[in-house]
Amino acid sequence: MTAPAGPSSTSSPAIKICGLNRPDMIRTAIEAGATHLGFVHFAPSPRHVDHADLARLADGLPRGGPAKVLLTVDADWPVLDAAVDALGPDLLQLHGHETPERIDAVRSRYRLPVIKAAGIADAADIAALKPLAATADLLLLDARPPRDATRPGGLGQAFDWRLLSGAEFAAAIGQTPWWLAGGLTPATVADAITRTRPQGVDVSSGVESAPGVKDPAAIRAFVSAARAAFDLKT
Ligand SMILES: O=C(O)c1ccccc1NCC(=O)[C@H](O)[C@H](O)COP(=O)(O)O
Repeated sequence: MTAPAGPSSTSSPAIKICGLNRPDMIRTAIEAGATHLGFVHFAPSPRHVDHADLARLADGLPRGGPAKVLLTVDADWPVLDAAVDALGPDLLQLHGHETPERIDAVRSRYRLPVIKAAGIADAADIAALKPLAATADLLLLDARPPRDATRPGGLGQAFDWRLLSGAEFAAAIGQTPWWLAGGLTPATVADAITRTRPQGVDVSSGVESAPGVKDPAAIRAFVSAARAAFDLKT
């Protein structure tokens, strides 16, 4: 699947700040040079943004700025329809147990590129990427959440990046672009990029002072470190 160039492009280095829920933090992320802004629409999350706030936050965004990513978890059509309508996203991030068939259906319904998040803890998770990589426009590789987790992401947990260096990973991912997530911080993101060579990085907890509360200094430090590691002009 090849997405068009522009805000929904999946081909240039990406730095996504996820779990944004306040205009001032959005401004900080944009000024720092983030390429993607993530909005979580999942009620159990401390970063949940409801329909009214999705619309308000979208209204305040500059034209031609970073891409808006709507994150949902196993959402049904009415929930997705309302959230897409409120935010007007450029990309959709599916962070639950969505199947390849569901990914296709979501892409067709909204005519938007689909990012599929996949939890990684061991080699079996790498093998399981193949059908998702064959369908999604982009994969977001995150730590597999513990069984008793109350949400499937935004947990600040890293996984073993060595799983991304073998032939098994290359075979499973094919040509599909992928972003690295899971426990990244301003201190680790450059090393993560150098070691794993993703097309993008994604952070939430690592730029927060408490769950759901973004830290502007940490956002700036994260984006600056990631831009330098990707060799993006400042
Ligand atoms: O942020 C949440 O609360 C959340 C809830 C449900 C599904 C996904 C969620 N967040 C995903 C992300 O913020 C990131 O895409 C990714 O998981 C990295 O998060 P972190 O390890 O906290 O940096």
